[in-house]
Amino acid sequence: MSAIKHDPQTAERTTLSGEPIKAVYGPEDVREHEANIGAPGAYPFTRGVYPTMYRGRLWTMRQFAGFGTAEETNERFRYLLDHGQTGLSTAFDMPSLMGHDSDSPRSLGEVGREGVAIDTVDDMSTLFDGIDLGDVTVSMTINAPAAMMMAFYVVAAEESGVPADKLGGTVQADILKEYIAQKEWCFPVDPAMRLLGDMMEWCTRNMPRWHPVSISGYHIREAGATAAQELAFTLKDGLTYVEQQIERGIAVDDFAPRLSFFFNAQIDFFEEIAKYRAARRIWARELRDTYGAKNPRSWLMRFHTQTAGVSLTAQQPLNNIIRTAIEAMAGVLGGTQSLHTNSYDEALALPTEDAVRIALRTQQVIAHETGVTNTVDPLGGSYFVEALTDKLEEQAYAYFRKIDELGGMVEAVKRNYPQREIADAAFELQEKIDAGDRVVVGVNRYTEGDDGETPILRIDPALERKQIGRVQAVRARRDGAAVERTLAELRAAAATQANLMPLLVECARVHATEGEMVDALQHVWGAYTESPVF
Ligand SMILES: C[C@H](C(=O)O)C(=O)SCCNC(=O)CCNC(=O)[C@H](O)C(C)(C)COP(=O)(O)OP(=O)(O)OC[C@H]1O[C@@H](n2cnc3c(N)ncnc32)[C@H](O)[C@@H]1OP(=O)(O)O
Repeated sequence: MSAIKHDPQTAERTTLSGEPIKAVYGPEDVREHEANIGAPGAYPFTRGVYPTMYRGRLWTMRQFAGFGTAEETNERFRYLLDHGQTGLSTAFDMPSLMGHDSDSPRSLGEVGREGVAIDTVDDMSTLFDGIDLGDVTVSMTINAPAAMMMAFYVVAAEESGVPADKLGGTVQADILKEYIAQKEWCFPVDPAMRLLGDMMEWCTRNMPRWHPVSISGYHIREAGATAAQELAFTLKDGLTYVEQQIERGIAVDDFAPRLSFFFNAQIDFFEEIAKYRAARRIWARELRDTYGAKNPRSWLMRFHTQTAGVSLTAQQPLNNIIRTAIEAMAGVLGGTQSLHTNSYDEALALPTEDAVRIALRTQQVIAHETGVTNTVDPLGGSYFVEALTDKLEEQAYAYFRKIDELGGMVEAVKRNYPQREIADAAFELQEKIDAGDRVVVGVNRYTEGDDGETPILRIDPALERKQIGRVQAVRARRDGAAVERTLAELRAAAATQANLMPLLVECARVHATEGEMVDALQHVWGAYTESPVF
């Protein structure tokens, strides 16, 4: 259907999030200009976290990758490093994300399908075989069972000769956004928050180069949030983690410099850039003025960006290369520290090697050909960008007030407040698309013609059987009594206030599986059941 309701001359001008846009912006639209903007690398960091930004060091090119068993993913990692990627990012399969072993009946048909299957420390060692973990920074996208995966990572690295204090990287571990948006959970909210708190505290004490949480707006936005909602809910989640660590008696300047963020890059170019700038400013102000951080590194909001999966279309998939390039450019002009560019075939399947290479090349073209890295924050001072930044900041604070009235973010999540706000926003946007008021090229406009057959990556079902064989072989050769004993200790500790990380590391060392550790904790804490909202 080629709905032609959209007339460029008369259409309502709004951002993707529905905010009205004026024809022209000028000095009158920008309040308290100087103090709010400042200089790059200086409070309030609106213009970026480093004085030299990409003149000093380019962002990390970090493609999210994983499928099949650890062996196939290790091969993909090496392929990406060979083609100029500068960091690693691990995608786990659905059973691993949900805390189920590959040989659980609940995993049937899902093993290695959307990411790599990791059941034990042995898989983790294979995943990074031949890669120096003291040299490359690694991201792991895992949330509910993040502490278990961290334990595998620490033990696997140690066995390869790299101690925990030399490891650099990030584990996502942002559990609040799971209840808000992504819905991959193992435990009820309160014990899940405690497990995250244990891991963050343990990492602060033992892994000075590690980011123990990647506070993520990405999935909130993918679920249909507006830019303001992504900004507000993400930062409020982050502030909730800050309060939790302070309540545990950790000094804010001991952990805040290693807090990390992750945002979406949607297709509305200027709105996204403004979002990143507003995020930095709010974070700096809150950390300095509300939470009393003294170290300027605690004020810095550093973030990873991924282009919007939800903006990709199955129709005319080659158009996705263009969308991704524009979104990536927004991330770069917004001052990102690390970037993933989606592959054009991802509305259809996990990406092929060729599609991933084009996605990586997109970053390399932006970095080396376009000239946008030659000067720091080239859009700083644009009346339009500054006005949008102010507006998003105001909207975020309005959400903060509402969440505070509800008793804080944990309480708001339990009452489904952010979930409902996002669902409403998603519905409104979809209505506009269905009515043709928002144009999606190739979907509701310019639908003529197609791109021909798109080659897609097919996951061999034999890989599931291979992985089941791997985990069962580990169970057969390990010291079963040691596993039983360690899991019993974990169960006992879960009922106390003790930090669970040392025991999880011990479980990893004796080759307990991820599912066994999750089961042990669920035995004490129970599982989570959502009360859905519409
Ligand atoms: C959607 C999907 C799903 O769910 O399915 C997902 O979630 S995928 C989710 C995938 N997630 C991710 O990939 C998360 C990635 N996150 C990260 O990489 C991190 O958390 C990050 C955002 C903080 C970026 O860390 P990074 O190491 O790559 O980059 P940094 O900017 O920290 O740079 C590395 C070092 O160089 C220094 N450095 C960098 N630039 C400069 C400069 N211009 N001048 C001086 N120093 C500089 C930094 O201070 C740092 O040092 P020093 O180290 O000494 O401080």
